[in-house]
Amino acid sequence: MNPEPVSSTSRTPDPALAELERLRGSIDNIDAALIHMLAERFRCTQEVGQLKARAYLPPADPSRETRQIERLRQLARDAHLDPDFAEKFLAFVIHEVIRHHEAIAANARKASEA
Ligand SMILES: C=C(O[C@@H]1C=C(C(=O)O)C=C[C@H]1O)C(=O)O
Repeated sequence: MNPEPVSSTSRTPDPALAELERLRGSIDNIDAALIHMLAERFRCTQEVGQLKARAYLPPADPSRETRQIERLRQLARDAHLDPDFAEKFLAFVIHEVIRHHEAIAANARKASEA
């Protein structure tokens, strides 16, 4: 048998539910901003990918990544955000960008062979 739930909305005071709704509204706005910022970042990185393919530059640039990680870790510390989380997030995004750059380069090679 399932135990009694620790809390249920029928016992939760209205002001707490109203505050939860207000905070969730802010979270939804922030999530929307994050998605728009990420889309803008990927638009830029797609252009970088095209430029690199045209100029025969490699998809990844580890020295640039090292500088970005240090910069982001400092920004995170200043903002009281866990720098390890900031680094993991950046690594996750950059990994995807490099995958796109590799695909762009492969397509460019195929097109030049055709
Ligand atoms: C966008 C670039 O390509 C790659 C992706 C990066 C990124 O997403 O910030 C950074 C370095 C590169 O590994 C770049 O070289 O600037």
